[in-house]
Amino acid sequence: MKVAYLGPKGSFTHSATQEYFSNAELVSYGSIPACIKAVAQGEIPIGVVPIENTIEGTVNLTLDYLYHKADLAILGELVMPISQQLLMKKDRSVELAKLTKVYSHPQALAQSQEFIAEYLPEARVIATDSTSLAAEMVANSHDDSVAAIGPVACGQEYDLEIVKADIQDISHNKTRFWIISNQANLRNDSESIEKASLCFIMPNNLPGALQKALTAFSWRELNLNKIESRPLKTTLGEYFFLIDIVLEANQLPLLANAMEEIQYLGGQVKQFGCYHVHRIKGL
Ligand SMILES: O=C(O)C(=O)C[C@]1(C(=O)O)C=C[C@@H](O)C=C1
Repeated sequence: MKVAYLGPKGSFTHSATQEYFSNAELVSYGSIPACIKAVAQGEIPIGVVPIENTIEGTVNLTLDYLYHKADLAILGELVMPISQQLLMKKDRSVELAKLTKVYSHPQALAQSQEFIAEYLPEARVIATDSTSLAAEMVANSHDDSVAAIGPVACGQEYDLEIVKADIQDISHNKTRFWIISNQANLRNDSESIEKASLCFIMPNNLPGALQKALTAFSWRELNLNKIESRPLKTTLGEYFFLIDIVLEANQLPLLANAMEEIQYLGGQVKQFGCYHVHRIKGL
């Protein structure tokens, strides 16, 4: 079985994919859209992508691409502790305070913004497609005054030194990853269902449209634990809504009824599916 992940090797998504799949051939893609696109186009059956972090919230690139450009099912979710490290070349001669550039994925930079403001006020902050790409760039750079922010695994993979450990803004930092597939039947049926995720849009001229849609869940006692609005990319002020629902398998008929009710109100629903949540202990 082949599984796509956001690479190169050493990224948080790489570790998440290794945790989830003990016996798969892991294939690295250079960006989140490239990873989702490969699954959507049937190049590879399964992919692993980050969807939400404790500090920085939703990974918009993932959500937007899944909503606008793909039609995939979530097979499962993995929640993993995330600890950010400041990584530099081992043989460098430059002090921390003299750093000129710091590279990382925007999520990792955002998770470490208090550290960057306090310790690296002079450094240019440069976004990369993954933390592991940032580490690789630092390892290959001839400039000693550059650093990357990323996981411990990147230090090992690219032979970099951890100059400062655990630099994220809060210690109990976690990221949710979704296991996505172009084949919904690849979900492991022996795992219990814990959550469902779906997106919907409502007609513009319906007063209280969002409240009506949410009522479809609340009167059925379906427990929403997240709602997020994102631009529909049509006109300013038009949105789609993502909701996560905590539920058990016996509530699936109620969920189907709630989605029917939204459609009856003139809304459109895009289902991502029902899935089990794996939690990696740590921090
Ligand atoms: O760049 C990486 O290492 C990733 O796997 C991406 C990603 C993310 O997009 O959220 C994954 C987990 C962390 O929250 C930081 C970065």
